[in-house]
Amino acid sequence: MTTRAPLDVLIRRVDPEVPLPQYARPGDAGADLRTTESCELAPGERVVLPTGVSIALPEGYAAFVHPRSGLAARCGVALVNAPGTVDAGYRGEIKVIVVNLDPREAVRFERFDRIAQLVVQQVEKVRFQEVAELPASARAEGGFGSTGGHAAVGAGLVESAGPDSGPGRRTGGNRYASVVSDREGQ
Ligand SMILES: O=c1ccn([C@H]2C[C@H](O)[C@@H](COP(=O)(O)OP(=O)(O)OP(=O)(O)O)O2)c(=O)[nH]1
Repeated sequence: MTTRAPLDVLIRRVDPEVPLPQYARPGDAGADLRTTESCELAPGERVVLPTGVSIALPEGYAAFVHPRSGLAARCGVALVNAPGTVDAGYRGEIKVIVVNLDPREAVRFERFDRIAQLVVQQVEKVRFQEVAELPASARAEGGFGSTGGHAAVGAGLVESAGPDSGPGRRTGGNRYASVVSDREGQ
């Protein structure tokens, strides 16, 4: 078996005291990211936490901010945008958008607690070639539970009726409001 040499990635400490991201064990895909700020999250609360580092990835790579399963299983901590995407051109501090999904318990992070893991991967840049018809495939248009087990998922997408509802409109909860803000660049 051949082992590839690790990729060199330039890193800058925004917080001079933060330990650099590290792979906990040989063979790990993700290097742990730490928060440089302590915080307490009530059930359902979310926060954007700084990690104290910024990186410069080579072109053709991206880094993905993934949750830590231990925190998820023990405390119900998730990442709102999992996996967060760090673009090759991004030079700002890497941030982690953490949410406490536990219905009852608050969760507390201390400075330098490990809150997420960073997975660096090669990514393709594609050229979209428009066609009138796509080539046939075994799956065709089947999705959203078409292989069984989640038959209701498709029907559940349209949740509520209201002034903005109608054929093809997805409404309900705050999903609609969020999409509007995103479209308007807010
Ligand atoms: O969990 C994350 C996700 C993103 N980023 C940084 C790196 C990334 O390159 C930049 C923009 O992220 P993204 O493209 O996901 O955000 P957007 O909402 O689409 O913003 P933009 O319009 O700046 O692309 O924010 C993080 O620090 N942490």
